Amino acid sequence: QLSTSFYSSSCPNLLSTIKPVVQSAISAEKRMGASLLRLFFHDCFVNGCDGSILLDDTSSFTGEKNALPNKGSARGFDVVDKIKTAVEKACPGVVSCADILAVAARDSVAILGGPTWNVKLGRRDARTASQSAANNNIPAPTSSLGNLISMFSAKGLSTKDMVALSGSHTIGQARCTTFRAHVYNETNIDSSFAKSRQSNCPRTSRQGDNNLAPLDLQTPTAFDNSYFKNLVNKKGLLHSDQELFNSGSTDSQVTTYSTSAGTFSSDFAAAMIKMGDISPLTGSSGEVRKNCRKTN
Ligand code: HEM
Ligand SMILES: [Ca+2]
Ligand SMILES: [Ca+2]
Repeated sequence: QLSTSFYSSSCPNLLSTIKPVVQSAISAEKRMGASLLRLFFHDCFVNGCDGSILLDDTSSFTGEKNALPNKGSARGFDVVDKIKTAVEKACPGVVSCADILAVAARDSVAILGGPTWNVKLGRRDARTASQSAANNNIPAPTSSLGNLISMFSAKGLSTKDMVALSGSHTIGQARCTTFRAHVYNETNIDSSFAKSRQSNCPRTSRQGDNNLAPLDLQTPTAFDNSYFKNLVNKKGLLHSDQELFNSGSTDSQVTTYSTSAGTFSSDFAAAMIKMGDISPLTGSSGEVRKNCRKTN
């Protein structure tokens, strides 16, 4: 059972130890807030919020970092290491890497101007990771609305949670390979927006695959509701983004968020708390890693 006071006696300064490290990473590179938020999502969706995504591959161990949704894409591991070093100095051997991800995600959203919430803590770290679970449980950008709804439902998250959490794409960047088909081949996209995204994403595959574009064309480093305004204007970057507003069951929620930043903020915070509750290891399960990249 997770609790907001889990470390109140064992590491009373935990939150004030983490926040400045996140703050300085974001000051150095604004995108880092997005990258840290995404790490938490990619951890929680793969066998729960257990720090599994942080384990490095070795000659005898294959983890999640090279799974398709993460390879060449997931980033911020060095910042997690910096946080862990600061936390180990303050409270040696006490705080899990899984909890560090939960706090870093919360702080990132708040620092970029989004809502904040009380983070539940007490997760422990996995001794294993699963590349196949990472490949199978993290939704692809080609997903249909039905796929998205069922993949979130498989994690105990509602359609409403899914739409709110997708609002994370109000910050951060995506590679050409993830949006090429949407901007060249699809019709549910604003044509001038499609053209402008084509200009830095060659049609031919393998060319410019890693060229970046902002997920939110308006305010890519501010956590606001402009992602939903884009969707209403058919300016979603990923196929999966535009699926949320494509004459289906989630159109009305997208419209609500596009006009009410406050409703988005409170629904987003509630959904992040729910996502953070996905099958944590607690009690004496798992371990508290000394180094987030390897098991003890
Ligand atoms: C609804 C299903 C989702 C799909 C299909 C999806 C897909 C993607 C893709 C393809 C990218 C670009 C990756 C790249 O090109 O390297 C991305 C980036 C991102 N995603 Fe999602 N995502 C989803 C939900 C979420 C959720 C629930 C969160 C957080 C709670 C999230 C947070 C982010 C962030 C912040 C970025 C930018 C990362 C950066 O700039 O480093 N996404 N997502
Ligand atoms: Ca995990
Ligand atoms: Ca934004």
